[in-house]
Amino acid sequence: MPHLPRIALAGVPNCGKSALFNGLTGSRQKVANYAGATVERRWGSVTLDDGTRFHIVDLPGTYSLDAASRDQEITRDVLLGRRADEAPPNALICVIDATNLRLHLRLVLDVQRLGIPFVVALNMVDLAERNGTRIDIERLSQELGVPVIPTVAVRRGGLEELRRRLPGVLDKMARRAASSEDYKPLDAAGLRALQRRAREIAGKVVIAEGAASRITRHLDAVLLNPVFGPLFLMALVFVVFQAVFAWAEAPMGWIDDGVSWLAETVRTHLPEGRLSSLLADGAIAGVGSVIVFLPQILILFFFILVLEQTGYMARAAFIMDRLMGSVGLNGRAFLPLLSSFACAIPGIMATRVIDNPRDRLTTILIAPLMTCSARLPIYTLIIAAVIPNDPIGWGIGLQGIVLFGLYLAGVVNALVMAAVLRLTVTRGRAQPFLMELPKYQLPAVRDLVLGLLSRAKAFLVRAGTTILAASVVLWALASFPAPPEGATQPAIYYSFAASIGHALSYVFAPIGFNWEICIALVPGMAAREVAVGALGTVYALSGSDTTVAEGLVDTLRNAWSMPTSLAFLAWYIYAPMCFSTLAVSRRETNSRGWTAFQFGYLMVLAYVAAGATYWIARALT
Ligand SMILES: Nc1nc2c(ncn2[C@@H]2O[C@H](COP(=O)(O)OP(=O)(O)OP(=O)(O)O)[C@@H](O)[C@H]2O)c(=O)[nH]1
Ligand SMILES: [Mg+2]
Repeated sequence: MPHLPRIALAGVPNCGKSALFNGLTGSRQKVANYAGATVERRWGSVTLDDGTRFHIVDLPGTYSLDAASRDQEITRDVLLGRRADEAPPNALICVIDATNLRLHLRLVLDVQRLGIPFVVALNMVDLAERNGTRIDIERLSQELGVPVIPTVAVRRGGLEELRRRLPGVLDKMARRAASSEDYKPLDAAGLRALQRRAREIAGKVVIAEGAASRITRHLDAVLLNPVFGPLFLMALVFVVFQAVFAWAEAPMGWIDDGVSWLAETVRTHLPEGRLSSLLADGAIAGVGSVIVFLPQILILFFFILVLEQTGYMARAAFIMDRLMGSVGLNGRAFLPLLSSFACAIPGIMATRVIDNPRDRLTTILIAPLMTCSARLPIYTLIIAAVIPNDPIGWGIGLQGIVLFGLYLAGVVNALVMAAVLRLTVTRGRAQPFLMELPKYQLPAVRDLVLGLLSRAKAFLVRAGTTILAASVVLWALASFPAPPEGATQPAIYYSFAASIGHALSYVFAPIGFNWEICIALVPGMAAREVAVGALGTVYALSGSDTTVAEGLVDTLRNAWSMPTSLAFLAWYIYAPMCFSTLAVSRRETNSRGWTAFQFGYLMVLAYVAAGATYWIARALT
């Protein structure tokens, strides 16, 4: 890395830097229609047609070079060469949004003071054109004294031209006059002068200003309406959960059939014995019981990606701001918390957009309460087993309502917990919310497909590695030692796994967990959905040969009482997080103490909630 020239992408949040980075390097960094999608720098490399190679770095967006939040600090430090391990970039590509020239030019003018050679990528020219905005690119280039290349980053438009211009910029780097040492933050008068100049340039180069973003204005009048807005948001979320069940039903059935067929084939074609059991009861039952949830996960992500791309997510943050403020959370916490629905890890990383350290810590601490997608298999498994699939009218199903309720429980818990934390350990006042609302966009099909493919891949890789390994280890623990002569129970009752499960039962029996659940909790710490795989293996080994074919759902329906099932659900609302989340919390809080606190409070809440659920349900049934 050290010998190649380095080019950084600089620009205001949401101007399309990551889209441009992906286009130039062929990578797949997160592209989303809200400010703060990128919170880390990312490297890639580019080879030009003449063979010149250089490194390119995607940075978080920033409004100015004296930024306050963690993500923007990264950008500032990289551009100013303040990172000890890394010299400042040799050249820059300044990305600006053609539909919002004035705001974006201000940063360009500020960056110009760094003395680093740069080109300007005038991005989103497609949108500007659609709005009827016309820009004199020649003139803009003259005013700034640098090449300006119109681009449409999401469709790779203008990237060839950009690549052609880069050698020229890299040539200049040798003749660099100023050094970033000379860069001084602007005082108020300097800032005003910069703004004036940005306005002046914009005035000269914008030939025709279209009735810009008329659609955005009309839509926002409805979607941000104080009454209709929140109602629409609730309805939307409700529809998503109904869809997760309704649309996934058929494909889940196919995967389930495929898994059962595979297990049967192994059983009939291999001689009965250890190998057949390892494959059918260990690997296939374990991995199979998790991958049937792929359709549901993809449907959930489909909605999340569409909402992110259209720009609605940022509106959701805006609508939720009042509620968030009332529990002492920063409005900026909304998007990190929302990402935690996918997984707490990117969620916790996304808290970098929050500049107040206490606001940020509070958000990190509660992020695991948001229902991550790894919990979806657990929820739907238990719901399918114990909640009748009765339609309650208008095509709304009871199972979808319960799932919605579980997600809601996660959110309510997070808000309550935030309020408690703000009054105690992270006391302080939350800062007001400032976020630019992006314009509405139709989602790019290509991005949606790629986004879903990468989710599917990540899920299947996990199933093929962590879950497969856990299933095999568990199979071994559950198959040895062999049962004694004249044993009357299935072999698993005499195994190591049973001993471990029974030992843990001392702790968990009071909250209604049987020993099979206790076994599943342990690998469930590696990744939550592994608990489902573990149950698959345990029940495959303890039942008759037909268990897998019948499906785990039917097995659980017969084996678990209603109070136990509900207690298990309650446990996973709080579910002490998986190890990878703990590792990220440790890194982002930079504190073992806070990580331990987070783990501890979730553990205690999970135990208490599961226990309360169990005893209340027992009293009622
Ligand atoms: N129509 C159109 N949309 C674009 C273009 N470039 C990017 N977008 C969209 O603009 C949004 C923001 O793009 P990103 O690449 O995530 O922007 P970013 O500058 O990396 O944003 P941060 O990481 O938040 O600073 C996404 O919804 C993209 O699909 C473009 O040239 N035309
Ligand atoms: Mg980005």
